[in-house]
Amino acid sequence: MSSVNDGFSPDRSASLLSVRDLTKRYGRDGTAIDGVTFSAVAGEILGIIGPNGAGKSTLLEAVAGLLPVNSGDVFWRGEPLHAGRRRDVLFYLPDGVRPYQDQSALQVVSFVGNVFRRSDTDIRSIIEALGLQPVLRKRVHALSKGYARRLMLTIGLLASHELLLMDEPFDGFDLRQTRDVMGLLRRQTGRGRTLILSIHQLRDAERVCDRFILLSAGQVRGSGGLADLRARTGLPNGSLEDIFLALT
Ligand SMILES: Nc1ncnc2c1ncn2[C@@H]1O[C@H](COP(=O)(O)OP(=O)(O)OP(=O)(O)O)[C@@H](O)[C@H]1O
Repeated sequence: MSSVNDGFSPDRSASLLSVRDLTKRYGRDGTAIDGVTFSAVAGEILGIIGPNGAGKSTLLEAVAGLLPVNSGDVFWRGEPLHAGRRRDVLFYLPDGVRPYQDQSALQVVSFVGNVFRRSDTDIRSIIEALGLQPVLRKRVHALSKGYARRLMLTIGLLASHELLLMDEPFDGFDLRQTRDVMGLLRRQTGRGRTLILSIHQLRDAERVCDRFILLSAGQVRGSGGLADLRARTGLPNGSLEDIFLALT
């Protein structure tokens, strides 16, 4: 399997964002995330992995400060970071959202680029990297699912935040596009960014993430790099799928 995470070597002591004991209940409907604790290391791609309903989106929204939680804390470089201040340091890209429906893709990209004070050269290179050129004049509501996803990723990459949270960034992409986008995300970490991605496709996660948080029914069932998880489960050649099944 081709991998884009071979060169990973961040400073493991440099915890950028830490989440401690985060719990979110939806009324009487149950607990969506239950005492979730993890850290993201500066410069890594961290995958929040789990099947449908595991709590991935809830966790990202809670970390982004968009969803009130029942309990738990978030720290930035070791200091508590109140929900209202999270947007200063992180940018959250939700799944299934299409903002600015009546604008053209070009108008959206230019607007967002201006908000984040990006140069024309930067904007052009991100457009090219995501292959948005053929649809720049189309209105957002008329974009195919894959191109709408690319537009959203463009918005995320134009943001200047140190930490990007992305909900299912590869949804709607074919094989080749997925590989290209993985390469693009990897290059972001080379520029000092940290990425937390929620991914339900274990094969995708295994190819792009440096470390994993394995989530099932709102609880963390395992965390670490593939080698750590293999050692912990006694599966020296196990895939992420084998490991997930062994731990859940
Ligand atoms: N607004 C809500 N009200 C009540 N329950 C909710 C709400 N949003 C999510 N849930 C429940 O919380 C749990 C976690 O949902 P969440 O969307 O976070 O999972 P997920 O891992 O992102 O799933 P998927 O991969 O299907 O997007 C599920 O049981 C879901 O039904």
